Amino acid sequence: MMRNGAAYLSSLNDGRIVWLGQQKVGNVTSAAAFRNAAQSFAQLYELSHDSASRTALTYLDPASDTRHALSFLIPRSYEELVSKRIAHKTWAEESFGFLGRSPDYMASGIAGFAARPDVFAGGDFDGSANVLSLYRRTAEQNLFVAFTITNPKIDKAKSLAQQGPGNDIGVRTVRETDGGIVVSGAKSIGTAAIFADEIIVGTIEPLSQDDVDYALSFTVTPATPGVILISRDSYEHAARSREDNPLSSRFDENDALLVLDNVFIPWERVLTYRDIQRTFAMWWETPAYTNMAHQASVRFWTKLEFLAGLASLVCDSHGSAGNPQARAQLGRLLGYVQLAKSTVLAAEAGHETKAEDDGVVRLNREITYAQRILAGEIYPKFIHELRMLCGGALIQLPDSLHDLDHPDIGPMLRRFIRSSAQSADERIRLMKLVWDATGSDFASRHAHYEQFYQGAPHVYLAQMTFTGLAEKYGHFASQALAGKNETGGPDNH
Ligand SMILES: Cc1cc2nc3c(=O)[nH]c(=O)nc-3n(C[C@H](O)[C@H](O)[C@H](O)COP(=O)(O)OP(=O)(O)OC[C@H]3O[C@@H](n4cnc5c(N)ncnc54)[C@H](O)[C@@H]3O)c2cc1C
Repeated sequence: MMRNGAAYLSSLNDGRIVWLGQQKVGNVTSAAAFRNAAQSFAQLYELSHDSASRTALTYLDPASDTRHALSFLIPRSYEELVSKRIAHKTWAEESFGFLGRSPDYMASGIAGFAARPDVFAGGDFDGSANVLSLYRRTAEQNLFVAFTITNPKIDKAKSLAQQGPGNDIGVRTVRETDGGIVVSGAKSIGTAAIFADEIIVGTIEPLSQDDVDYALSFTVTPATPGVILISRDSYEHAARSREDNPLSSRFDENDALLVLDNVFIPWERVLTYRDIQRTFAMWWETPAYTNMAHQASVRFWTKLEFLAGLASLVCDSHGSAGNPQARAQLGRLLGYVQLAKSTVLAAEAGHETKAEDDGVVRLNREITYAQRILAGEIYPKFIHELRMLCGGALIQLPDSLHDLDHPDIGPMLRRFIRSSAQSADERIRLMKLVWDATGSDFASRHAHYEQFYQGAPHVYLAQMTFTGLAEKYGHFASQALAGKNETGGPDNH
């Protein structure tokens, strides 16, 4: 039986240590800074029990004869990729694309690990059985897993090992015991980690040869002694009301610094150990990265659909739907949505199989990498265009929607903040929603998220050059130099 939203919420009250400012938060499900976001995640679990969405979100696992979330399915056909996409989309629509790290993100990654347990074997430490056990545990219990795979560094120009005395802040083993390892250090940034059942701790960047002490991956539960999560500013906390801050009041998924202070990790939870090659390969040789990108690209497409919908509502509100300039701006946004959608459909249609994957299908790697680039480039443009459509209406808003009820200023607001199509109440609601999506602290964090959530731009842009495409296109272009044309261009097959 898959767990429901209530069971998820009660599992969060487990004694985990979360700091917000100088306050230690007892229970994230009741804290004013986090409770609505926890409810939003719970609602996703609830949907799997809803007869209308159950089929879109789950599949019958033949091995256990129970239903699992589709995000855990290891796809073996194009049709299964499509069913996973529909599940991602169903969840993404619940938050209009603003919960970047809904549980299906890392579930897909774990399915990617489990598709290739051999990648975790072969060195001095064999993590293959542990990764399969992680997969079974998380799929059977439908667990929410976050990940922290970025190493904070005092000096970015140096490797972790070269940071120098007192600057040794990367996660490393401080002691080995018969039963496991004791680790200390920090990882940034743990999006949704405070809402997760488990956190994967690892490293996605290529480590230097001297970084073997930092080359390890494991999972840990937030309530494990020594695990500390330090939250950033909470936008949910700052939200005045659901009406005034319709998105940030509900979908602030949080980002936290993960600190591990002498935390015991049993061997069964260790995935790679003192192994630079495998610690890196688990993200890149397995389908984990492309699987996670599937969720991310579907979510991004959904978010643009929502933002384009806002643009359309703004045009209606302004009475500018017939204005040629406004139509051109709206048309550009609608075109961007189709670009975002097409990367998803094309990556599925161009899926790949590898001999070593034993029948598992992966999204097309080149298109998946291109999607990451496209998203980083068009998101700021999209937000800019939407704000340009709004003009000053986005700023000329009262402190709160409730000000409309005030005997002195309410009548003035009703008179002066309205349009031919909308009452003041409707217009203020719409513009506050647009501001929350495009101009608030929450929106600004989202703009940053879309740039950095899967690495910095200099990393994912360069990543495209490792696909072999540059050489392929170079060969094509060199034919002009040689004065000949081979039959069949680089992609003409
Ligand atoms: C909102 C948000 C949520 C995130 N969630 C998670 C999460 O859940 N889990 C997780 O593990 N990580 C997460 N991240 C972290 C993310 O993975 C890192 O921020 C990302 O990998 C970039 O690393 P960095 O911050 O060290 O940037 P850097 O690598 O330092 O890059 C920052 C900038 O420095 C410059 N720069 C640095 N080095 C070079 C170079 N060699 N060449 C050219 N320019 C360079 C560039 O201008 C670059 O854009 C999140 C980030 C954000 C913003």
